[in-house]
Amino acid sequence: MAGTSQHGKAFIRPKKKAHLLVIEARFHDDLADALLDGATSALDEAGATYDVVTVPGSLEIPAVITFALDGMAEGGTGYDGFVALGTIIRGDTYHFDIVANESSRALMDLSVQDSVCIGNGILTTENDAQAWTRAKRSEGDKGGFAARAALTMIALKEQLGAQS
Ligand SMILES: Nc1c(NC[C@H](O)[C@H](O)[C@H](O)CO)[nH]c(=O)[nH]c1=O
Ligand SMILES: CC(=O)[C@@H](O)COP(=O)(O)O
Repeated sequence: MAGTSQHGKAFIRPKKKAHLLVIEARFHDDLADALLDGATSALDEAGATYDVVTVPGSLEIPAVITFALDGMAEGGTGYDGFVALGTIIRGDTYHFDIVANESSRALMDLSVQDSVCIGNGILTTENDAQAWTRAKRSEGDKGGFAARAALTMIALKEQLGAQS
């Protein structure tokens, strides 16, 4: 598959011990396991801690980040960043475009408007084969990529002195 490099130079790690929330959509169960394996391995390797919550589909992921932010404002668990995991495989109808575009749009709104550190590991593929190549930790490892991206955003926020 094209683009399976580890993109090593793109990633940095925060100085602080980061605590993240991983939100996994289990619409495609086995693929969800593969993405989660990649993401948690990357976070473990970086010495980060994390909680994992599960939602039915990718469309539910952004709202969970909002719930967590609301919880933080009320004194709940503090998260430095978020990892969004899911797989959206094209079907026969326009539903694919809704789920793919709207989940990404909402994640981008949160990251840009609310300064939230997010790694987007939601796959959008034409078929199962494309999804597996990208989800497997031994191949595309998009779960690991998303986790490392979230850590990089936490590090950059720290480096630029933004309020966390
Ligand atoms: N078709 C896929 C979905 N669809 C479900 C939605 O995400 C959502 O859960 C539902 O509309 C109820 O609000 N989700 C995926 O993650 N992947 C798909 O392929
Ligand atoms: C995300 C999708 O497109 C899919 O799971 C739904 O399939 P369909 O468009 O055939 O209903």
